[in-house]
Amino acid sequence: MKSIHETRNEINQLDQQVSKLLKERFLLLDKVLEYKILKEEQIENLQREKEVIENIASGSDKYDYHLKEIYHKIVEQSKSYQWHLLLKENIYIIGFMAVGKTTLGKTLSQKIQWEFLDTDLSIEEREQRKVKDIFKESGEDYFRDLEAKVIQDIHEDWIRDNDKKIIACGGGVILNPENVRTMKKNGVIVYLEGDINTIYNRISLNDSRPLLSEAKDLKRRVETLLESRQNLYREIADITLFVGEETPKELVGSLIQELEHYERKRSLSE
Ligand SMILES: Nc1ncnc2c1ncn2[C@@H]1O[C@H](COP(=O)(O)OP(=O)(O)OP(=O)(O)O)[C@@H](O)[C@H]1O
Ligand SMILES: O=C(O)C1=C[C@@H](O)[C@@H](O)[C@H](O)C1
Ligand SMILES: [Mg+2]
Repeated sequence: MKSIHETRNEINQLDQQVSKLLKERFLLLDKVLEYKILKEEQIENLQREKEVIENIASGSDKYDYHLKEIYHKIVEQSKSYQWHLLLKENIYIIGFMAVGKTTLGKTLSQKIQWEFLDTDLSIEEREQRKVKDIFKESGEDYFRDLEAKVIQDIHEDWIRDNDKKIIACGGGVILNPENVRTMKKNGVIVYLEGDINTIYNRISLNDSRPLLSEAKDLKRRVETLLESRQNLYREIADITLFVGEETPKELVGSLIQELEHYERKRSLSE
């Protein structure tokens, strides 16, 4: 009988072969992506995914369940790899308070497996206090300086490591032109546009927003603030996504389609 040492050596050798083959498989994806860009096909192709998994496991032996699980992961990573190749910059999600930036950003991050950062949460972590308390105790200017610092840090990560993230921005990030210039240098800007009723309904779920907390007529205050910012959001957006009845998953589907279209156009014009 083989010793455990010999058996483990054999496993190690097989793992070397598997990882070499997987690398070769990834290399072929560069060609697949070239084809998809040319033919304007989307990276995700559910029919092809089904075929790949059926090809590898017919369901007739005791390893099939495990092989399928492994292949689901391979397919997921194959898509993630292609999105990394195609999408070359940070993805900034901007828009009015409560329109759904954080929800969309997190859902997109799960789908394409990129790191997610929320500028408001990042500030709260640094300060160890809530945005509402920062406004109350230190003032809006202090908060805006912290916000600009977060945008600058994202830029530095990008320069240093070519690190790509999905960033849900605070509603007022775009008020500082320096933030906008920096975001434009390293990212694609997605404006999540909602109508007043959708926004107002979502705002009503949570009353912790400092710029709204003193308002006597909340809906009027939201309307005025939205009107004063709407054009700026629209002007700086590379992609605009309208928010209505769609679930976060549906919105992510549309966003990926728009992002792929945007990057495809750019890569063909380079
Ligand atoms: N697609 C959606 N459908 C229904 N409800 C949603 C959707 N997206 C977000 N919401 C809800 O709307 C509210 C605000 O969402 P979210 O926190 O993502 O918005 P935000 O733009 O990040 O807001 P904030 O101004 O706090 O940063 C939450 O209660 C969330 O569950
Ligand atoms: O719209 C705004 O100006 C703000 C939006 C929030 O995300 C927070 O960044 C803060 O409450 C200010
Ligand atoms: Mg948010």
